[in-house]
Amino acid sequence: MVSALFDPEKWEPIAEFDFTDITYHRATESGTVRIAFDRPAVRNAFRPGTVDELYDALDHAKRQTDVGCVLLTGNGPSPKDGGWAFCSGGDQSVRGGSGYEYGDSDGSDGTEDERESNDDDQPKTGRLHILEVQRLIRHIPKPVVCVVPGWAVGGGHSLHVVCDLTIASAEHAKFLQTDPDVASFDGGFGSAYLAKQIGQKKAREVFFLGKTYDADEATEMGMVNEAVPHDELESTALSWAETINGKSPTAIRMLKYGFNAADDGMVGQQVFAGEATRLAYMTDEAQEGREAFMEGREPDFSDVPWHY
Ligand SMILES: CC(C)(COP(=O)(O)OP(=O)(O)OC[C@H]1O[C@@H](n2cnc3c(N)ncnc32)[C@H](O)[C@@H]1OP(=O)(O)O)[C@@H](O)C(=O)NCCC(=O)NCCSC(=O)CCC(=O)c1ccccc1C(=O)O
Repeated sequence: MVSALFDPEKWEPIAEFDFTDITYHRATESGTVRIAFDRPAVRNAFRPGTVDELYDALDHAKRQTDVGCVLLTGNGPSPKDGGWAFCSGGDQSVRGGSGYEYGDSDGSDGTEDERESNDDDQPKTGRLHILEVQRLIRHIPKPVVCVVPGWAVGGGHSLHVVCDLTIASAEHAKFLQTDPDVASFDGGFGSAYLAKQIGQKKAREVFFLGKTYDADEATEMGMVNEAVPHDELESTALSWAETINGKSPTAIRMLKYGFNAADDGMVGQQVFAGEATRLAYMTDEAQEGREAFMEGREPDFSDVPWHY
């Protein structure tokens, strides 16, 4: 069983990966993928190998031109106590002096760079590369929907913040920031972007007081789109994805990058402008520019209107 909320009729595994800390499926009837933390016994805490796998799955999803939406969730319940979690952040049991450390029991052997730096002669370097995953979620050219069946805590809370939409279990979802309790701090999207969503006072309350909020409270605050009955969580999320998949891919992509641009500075402008360049490449005008260069002549743009 993948997860108690998982409907095997609606998904097929993506066979080319051999993940241990996550599961990765594609919907049978829509261009949707489901990526799920699969460490329910530790509330889906992530260790370095988990982060590698998450990055690889998201990067694969990014490159599928027939996939329009990514669901990011956590499998459950815990075999130990029946508790549910989306993700409880960095696995504190493998946190070392400079970040989270690979270990013998780590499911993944890391990226190529990581494997090189993990030579026996080399000191092992702690990682904080969940931030690379945050940036990938931010830049992937399609909506990422966070599907929260239980706890979203610490770095797991930050992941929900950076996702485009969040849907949560009315019964079991709980939102909590423990970063300052364990001397960690997400000073980027996890806090500053959260403040854009729920306001400065409330975001500071989330971090400074470390209160736990349920799905209705989180919806009221503006960091969750909808609280739905636990049993309907994944079916509702899949139906949201199907709705997104019915819309114009170009419009959705440009809207995501447009929403991001105001907060992402020059990188936001670069990503938005890159997609504008792609659209421009599709015009006759762009073909003329390229062909003129290839034929060694001056370009003739005389038929191109100066649109207004
Ligand atoms: C999540 C809890 C609130 C759940 O509480 P409860 O339901 O009572 O369950 P427990 O009995 O506590 O937990 C069950 C079981 O799971 C283990 N566990 C839970 N969370 C973790 C974890 N994060 N790491 C390791 N193990 C965990 C727990 O020990 C139990 O095991 P047993 O063997 O059964 O006893 C509660 O569990 C809780 O508060 N968990 C800790 C939450 C936490 O502090 N997370 C880390 C926050 S810091 C972080 O995530 C850093 C992320 C990061 O990399 C980063 C880097 C750079 C900049 C920013 C960031 C960033 O913050 O994103």
